[in-house]
Amino acid sequence: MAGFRDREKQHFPLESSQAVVDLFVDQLECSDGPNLALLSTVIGATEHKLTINRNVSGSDNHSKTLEPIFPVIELSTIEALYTKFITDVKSGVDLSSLRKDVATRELVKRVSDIIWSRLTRSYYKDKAHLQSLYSYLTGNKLDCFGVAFAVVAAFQVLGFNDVHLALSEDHAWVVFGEDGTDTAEVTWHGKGNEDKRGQPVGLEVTEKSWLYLCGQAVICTKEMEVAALVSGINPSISATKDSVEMSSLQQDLLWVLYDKQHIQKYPMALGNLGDLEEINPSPGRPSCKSLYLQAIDASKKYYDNKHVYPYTYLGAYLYRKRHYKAAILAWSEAAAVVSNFNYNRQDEEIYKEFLEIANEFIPNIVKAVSNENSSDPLKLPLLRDPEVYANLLRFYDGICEWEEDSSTPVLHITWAHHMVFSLSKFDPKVREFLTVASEGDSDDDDNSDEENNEHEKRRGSHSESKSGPSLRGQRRSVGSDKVGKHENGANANDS
Ligand SMILES: FC(F)(F)Cc1cc2c(N3CCN(c4nnc(C(F)(F)F)s4)CC3)ncnc2s1
Repeated sequence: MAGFRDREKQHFPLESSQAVVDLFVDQLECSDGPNLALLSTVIGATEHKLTINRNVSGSDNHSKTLEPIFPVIELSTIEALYTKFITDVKSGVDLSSLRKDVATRELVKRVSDIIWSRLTRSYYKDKAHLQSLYSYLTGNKLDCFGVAFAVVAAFQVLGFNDVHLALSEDHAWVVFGEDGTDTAEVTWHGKGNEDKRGQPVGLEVTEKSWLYLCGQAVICTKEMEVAALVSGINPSISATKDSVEMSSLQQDLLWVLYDKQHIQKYPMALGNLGDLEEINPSPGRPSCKSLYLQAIDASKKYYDNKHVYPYTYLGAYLYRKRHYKAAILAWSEAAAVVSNFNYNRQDEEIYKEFLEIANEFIPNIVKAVSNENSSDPLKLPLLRDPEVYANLLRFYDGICEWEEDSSTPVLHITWAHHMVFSLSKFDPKVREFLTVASEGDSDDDDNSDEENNEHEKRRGSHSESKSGPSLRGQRRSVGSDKVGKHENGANANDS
């Protein structure tokens, strides 16, 4: 792929958010697909100028007047970086291998090695703003998502259109080949785990770990890869300050992708848009709650309801709005989803979500309502509501089922303490109204003892339920704050 055509050049210099949106719209309407390297470099340059070194007060004379600023993005800057990327990628590949029209596993490993070899030896992997090609080309740093994205962008530059990004809720890899069903690891995951670059992801899928979603990962089209880079925008200037220009650009771009139906099969992108809409609702657009529900529907429709985060987004929102009964309902659904998996030591991100729900948010709710005398006589106080109690039991049951048959234990004494605390705050009467039905039950109520024992062992005894999520004050962007320090992450020479 040569340099830019007039179609790209005519957008520059980019002097406003709208100009960036226009570039994305034009690229998404390109017959030969959007140019990933171009868009990632532009977004990375914009993010860099709007978030890095803006924490110093008075560092730019706009901060006094509070008028929105937009950094001018020059064509020459982007062209130079783009050319550097093409040169890097092409120099590392034996051009004769480019005569094929689908990639091979060896070529995928080779391209992953090229990206890998240029990374700084050792750096703080879960820093913000390490997700774009701009970071890669100007700082030689990428987070785990960024490496996978760069590999896919590199294959586009090499003229292959079969290599696509595969995304789970905490990892990324690629699919490739004749029918796009070959898989390959191209990046690392988490802390202190040997990377498996070049290997297929087959084994982990059979291990039923959440990290690979039991074969229900999001397989991206080119346009969904653009959605992933837009989701990966991180508007944070500091732990407490965000660039309003960057977050509204991200919001505008997600609506463009939404309208073109490029995030209808991407639950996390819908959730990200919901979070942005909660903070700054767009007039005439679906509500944030509707977006969270659309994410859940997408998971049910396209991914066999195996994604946990759609419920975690919804519950986090309900918890913030103090809709505690609905939040607990949502959380019991997240637990029902995670009960499909076996816990594996690389699943710690989702473990932390459930830990926070069980040991912080639910106890907080129980404390908050324990002195509630609801003014509305028709509203059953939470601690006297058998449906809430039932959903709380379903929540814990889902987590227990997750632990069952797992290689690593989930629960420990702290969980038990919080669980007992929360359940004991409920009025004893709620237990009277509760019948714990079991899937295997016949019509007659009383099962024979051995049948009951059999049930207990099988533990298939809880009807399907609805579940939910955790509150995340700070936004997490794709991959960046998830990847722990990983010394091996950049030691390509040790490969
Ligand atoms: F590629 C990896 F390895 F980085 C995995 C991906 C993560 C992720 C994402 N995230 C991760 C989950 N995330 C959440 N933010 N809040 C969440 C909730 F707990 F409230 F649900 S989940 C933010 C955005 N958003 C879009 N796409 C992706 S692809």
